Amino acid sequence: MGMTRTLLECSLSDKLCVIQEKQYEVIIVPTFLVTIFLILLGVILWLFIREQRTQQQRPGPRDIAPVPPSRDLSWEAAGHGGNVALPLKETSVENFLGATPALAKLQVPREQLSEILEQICNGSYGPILRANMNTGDTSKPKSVILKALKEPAGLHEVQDFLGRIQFHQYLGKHKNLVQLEGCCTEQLPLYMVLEDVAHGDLLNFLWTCRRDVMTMDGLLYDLTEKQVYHIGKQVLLALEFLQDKHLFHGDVAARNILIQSDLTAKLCGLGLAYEVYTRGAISSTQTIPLKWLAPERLLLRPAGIRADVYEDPTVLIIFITTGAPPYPEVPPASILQHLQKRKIMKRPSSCTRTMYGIMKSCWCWREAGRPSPRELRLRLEVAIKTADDKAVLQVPELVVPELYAAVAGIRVESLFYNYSML
Ligand SMILES: Nc1ncnc2c1ncn2[C@@H]1O[C@H](COP(=O)(O)OP(=O)(O)OP(=O)(O)O)[C@@H](O)[C@H]1O
Repeated sequence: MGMTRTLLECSLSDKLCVIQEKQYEVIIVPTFLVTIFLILLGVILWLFIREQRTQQQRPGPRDIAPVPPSRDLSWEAAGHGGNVALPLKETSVENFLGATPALAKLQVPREQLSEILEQICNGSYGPILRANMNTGDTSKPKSVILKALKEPAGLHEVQDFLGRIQFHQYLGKHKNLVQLEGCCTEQLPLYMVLEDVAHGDLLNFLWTCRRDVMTMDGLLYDLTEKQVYHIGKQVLLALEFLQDKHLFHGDVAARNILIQSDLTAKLCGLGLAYEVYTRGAISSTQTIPLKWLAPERLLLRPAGIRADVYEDPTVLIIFITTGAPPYPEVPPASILQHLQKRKIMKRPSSCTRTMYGIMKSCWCWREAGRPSPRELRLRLEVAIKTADDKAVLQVPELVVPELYAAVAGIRVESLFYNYSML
């Protein structure tokens, strides 16, 4: 106001007036511009942060869901969390590796790992390799699986990898869980050494069964209903074991069940169980395919062991159809609406009414309505007694892995298949 009045009262030759006019240009206009600039900067920063957050929350590939947290709060009471985390005081990976005495007893001398035989696949930490390990008897090297930590790795990745080895150590031995043999972690590259379950995962095994291969390396590929129950029961024993430790698996699927030549089943893919162990919940960045998830997980609600029970019969049905994708008629993205209408997987012709009855009890929408792993195992044990041990499960069509991946809503790279159509 004052400035406007001065302008009206003075003439062009009035120096004071010129000075005041310059004050207007020199002080107010730049202040105004700086304010605009700061506001714009703030808006850009806000948009950037918002985009970053959305990206973090966004599920990775299509049809893959973020996994909700677990409901099992007893993990803290069970002494989990914190314990497994190794201190991050050291600033370099080399110094850090020297500071992990907890793993000293597990060390396998590197020179014992004589020969890398093949790379099986790329796992969540890095390459998964098959190697020979010298056991003292040079004529008989032992085949082992090496899970390597991909390089270059930062301190947090190293810490997570070492924590994962300690998790295996904490779990201890169970006949139906893949076994830790040791580790090489005193220097880079880092390896987790696991027993070799030579016939690989159940999905590949089932696909091989379709090829009418009678026996291979002593393994029978003619599956009967009784054997389906037998393998299902072993998976449940592994789940009971995890439940006793206040854990759950989080990704029960044929691709995470390894098969030995005597048809012993071993649960692997313990990445989510490790998250439950360390954090009491599953991180939302870990992803698994929608068609395997229990309703509470599709709805991003906390889940527990009964979500595993929901997934277990999905394995059975994949089994009984020798490796067909679940819900073939439902697009992966529509699975939640499908389940909300209380629709479940149809009974395949090869599935008896008894087995389908068991499956239906596990696919109950409400968690509380589903059996516990132990109750389910007991039901399988009863069913085994009258199960058919003669008729061989056969589906003549061979599986095209890429087609399977599309129908199942799974990334084809995650199948790790060594199956060929030839
Ligand atoms: N001990 C083993 N013996 C034989 N094959 C194995 C073994 N461990 C893993 N594999 C093969 O590697 C694949 C991936 O294994 P797994 O899911 O354990 O690895 P990952 O990607 O490191 O997952 P996670 O971090 O959940 O453990 C399996 O499907 C199987 O084909």
